Amino acid sequence: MMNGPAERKEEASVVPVNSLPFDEYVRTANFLREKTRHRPKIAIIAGSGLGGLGNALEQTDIFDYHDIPNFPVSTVVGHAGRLAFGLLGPTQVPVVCMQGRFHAYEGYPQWKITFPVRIFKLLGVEILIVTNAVGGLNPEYHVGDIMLIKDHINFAGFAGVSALCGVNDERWGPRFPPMNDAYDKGLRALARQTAPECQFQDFFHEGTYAMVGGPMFETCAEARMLRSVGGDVVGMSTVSEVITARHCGMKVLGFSLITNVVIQDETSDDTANHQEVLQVGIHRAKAMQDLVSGVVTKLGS
Ligand SMILES: O=P(O)(O)O[C@@H]1C[C@H](O)[C@@H](CO)O1
Ligand code: HPA
Repeated sequence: MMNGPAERKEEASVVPVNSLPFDEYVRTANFLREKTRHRPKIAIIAGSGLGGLGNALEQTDIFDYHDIPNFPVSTVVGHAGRLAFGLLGPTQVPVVCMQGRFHAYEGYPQWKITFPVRIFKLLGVEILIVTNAVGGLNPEYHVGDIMLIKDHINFAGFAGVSALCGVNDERWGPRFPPMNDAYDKGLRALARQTAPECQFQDFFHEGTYAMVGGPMFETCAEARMLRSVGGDVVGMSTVSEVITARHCGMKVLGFSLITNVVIQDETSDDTANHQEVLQVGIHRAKAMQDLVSGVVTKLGS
């Protein structure tokens, strides 16, 4: 016998959820809350080579990802795999900083990549600041420049890969969250105001992050395509974290460090490599740190 609409809805609800039960998130959040004195409203995710941000914190409580219940572990060079709670900047604003993130190419499912974001939500975080290393597609961008993320293109999402796939738990957020306002206008204005104060106006841009799965860098034809559809930079992370944060009502601010210029011409003898990404990250870590710290200071005052 054919099922009516009600039965069909019930059938859908037995599709396994690609996630842990809500109570397991609560268990992880309680573990951290009991062990740190800090109650941050701002979380920072540090990208490849940018984890030094966490070392700038004072009065830190630091957790190895290995030691946090349910937390994935970092497998990529340049991602230390530590969660640092502490105070940032001259006004000592409490923040929590992920020194290393998780990527789909490491073999992690979307719910694991984004697990920490929901933990931040349970801990009371209201603003997520994401940073990442990227290849520059826009010809006006140079190695070492910083791009304020205005928008993203979620190629994985087009293919049906999303942290929000599966049965939606309304305790996190709505089934169909909007994404046209993913990167908060007010926070972006604050970042634009902060950049010249840090003397960054000459290498500061605002643009669109195109997300691909990696781990291979792009072919020239892929790079030209990404540019032609509006990508200013390309990276292999961030978007799932942002979507998850927006789903549960957090505001988001994002910065990309251009670590290499993406090769778009097959006659070039250059190649992209992760060592270069890390080296530029280390070289420009202070700039990214000053910018994030400047914005956090404004937010905390
Ligand atoms: O974690 P992010 O997005 O900063 O790392 C980028 C993308 C790849 O993981 C890696 C390539 O070098 O850097
Ligand atoms: N492509 C994708 N991700 C990246 C790149 C790149 O050129 N550089 C740093 N992360």
